[in-house]
Amino acid sequence: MAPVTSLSHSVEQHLTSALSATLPEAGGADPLLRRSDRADFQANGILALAKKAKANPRELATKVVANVVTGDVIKEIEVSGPGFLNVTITDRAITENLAARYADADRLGVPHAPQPGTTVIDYAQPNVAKEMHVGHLRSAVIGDATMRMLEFTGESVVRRHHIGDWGTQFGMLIQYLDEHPHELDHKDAQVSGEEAMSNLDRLYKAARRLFDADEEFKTRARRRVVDLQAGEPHTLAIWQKFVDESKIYFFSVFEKLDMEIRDADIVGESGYNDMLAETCRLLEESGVAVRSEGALCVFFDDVKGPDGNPVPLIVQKSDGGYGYAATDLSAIRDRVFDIKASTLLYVVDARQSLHFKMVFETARRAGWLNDEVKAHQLAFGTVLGKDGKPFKTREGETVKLVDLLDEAVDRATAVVRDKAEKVGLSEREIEENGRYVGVGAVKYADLSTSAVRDYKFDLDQMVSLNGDTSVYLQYAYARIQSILRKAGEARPSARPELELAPAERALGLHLDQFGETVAEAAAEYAPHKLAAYLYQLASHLTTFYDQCHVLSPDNAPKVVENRLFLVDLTARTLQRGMALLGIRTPERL
Ligand SMILES: NC(=[NH2+])NCCC[C@H](N)C(=O)O
Repeated sequence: MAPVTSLSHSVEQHLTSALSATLPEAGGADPLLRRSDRADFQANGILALAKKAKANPRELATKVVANVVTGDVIKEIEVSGPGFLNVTITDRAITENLAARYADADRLGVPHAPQPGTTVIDYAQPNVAKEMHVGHLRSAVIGDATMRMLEFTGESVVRRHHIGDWGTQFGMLIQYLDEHPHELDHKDAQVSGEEAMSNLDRLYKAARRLFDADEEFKTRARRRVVDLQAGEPHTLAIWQKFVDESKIYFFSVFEKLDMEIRDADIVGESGYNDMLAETCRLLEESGVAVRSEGALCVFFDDVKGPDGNPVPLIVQKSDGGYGYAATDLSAIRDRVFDIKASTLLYVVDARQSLHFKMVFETARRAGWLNDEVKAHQLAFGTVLGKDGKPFKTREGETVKLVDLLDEAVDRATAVVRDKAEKVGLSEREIEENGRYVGVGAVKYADLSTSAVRDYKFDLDQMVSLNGDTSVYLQYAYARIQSILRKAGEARPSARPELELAPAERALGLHLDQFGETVAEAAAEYAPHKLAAYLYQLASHLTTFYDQCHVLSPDNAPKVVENRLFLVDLTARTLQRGMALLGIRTPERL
């Protein structure tokens, strides 16, 4: 299927050729086209061009208008104000454009990126033997949506879940389990995610208690760290038990999140262990890193501590141990030279921004990153409670992700149940929809604000039927499905010969922007731009319902068909857009 040229793009092309005909030196200049309330579009680009050419803007604009070809796409164009151009599109062009999108059932006319590459996206990276918290939720949700948008635009995407599965904290856990070997035995093979986490939690607390109270245990635990780093088989086997138990828990949470995470994409910190020594050698030999008080360090002119002294990135500690930075630098080598990525994307909390700034700069100095291979941190802000403070339980503990999700689903199920009788939903459908609405609400609240901003976690607001929520979008979708079911004989069918009402044009012109919006949201790693688009789409739909009846007996059959076509395309666009955000759209709600 050939990509659909958007109306705004055709208008741009018309204006650009009229501009070049009028003022050859302005050939190819951007007419700066925007949607407008006065007409369908307004072009603001003439003003700057006139200034540059020392011409009167209104006169220039008038000449350009005379050179614009009207008819098929542009119905009317006129000069307004100091030299703006107001453009009105023909109704036929709108309907024909939408019909072309409708015919492209899978992509709805969304173009492929002009130069797709390979992106490694690092997201959903919880830590072994630890509870997942709302920060991990953000990385998973934002990463999943970004990954889906990128794939849809034709990028090849490699997923990496860089889980925290290595480090000194494992010494104590492994030592404890070695001394209490049956504490992770599962009598029956199946363990739920919840049980797995509570097993890990119990072991962690017990090991901690011993570690703090018993000096000899502490010494044994420290020796374990050395054994682990040396890859001693018995130690590794115990370590593996913690990883496996944690994965049971992680996968149960991802399933609750209605998110597909593949085991093969989980390459934790331990996965780069073999590369650490070589990474350090390369950095030291090239002079990128230097020895300072025994540690291998990289220094930066602009990174200083409160005392004014430089704060280095420590690649290897003076005791020979490697840390988070060495692992991330090794992962960069792997992603650049083995996976052959053109972009490395990290969906990680903004509190780690300094770490990534230093790691990326180090990799650039080493020549691993450059103009062809770029790295970017998609940093996200903190999740706040209703009170605007970092999200904590009343007891001051970090809130467990699972509890939040369960509560969201409970509330959503109540909302769904309220209307269930009218819609005729079975108990099974109520539960399924409750899950999709609840999880969708949590995801959408996260995705609808720009990632860098902190956001308030407010369940009441999230499942509200009015306002910028996923439930509102899901209802918009389901309502269209109900109209389509009621349509009987009438089938959606585009009727380009019909004149359109204002609300139909507004809806149609917004549908025309879907491709550009997806392309922009993907290229800028900005799912919130897609969310905002979908919310506006649902709002246009609401206005359309107010002003235009779809199945009214007063409508000529052609009008019914064309309106069914419009709402069906709207529904498909909502569904496609929501799917790109990782949110389901139930058929009946
Ligand atoms: N390549 C990376 N460092 N990815 C981010 C890992 C996030 C880390 N596991 C955490 O929970 O904070």
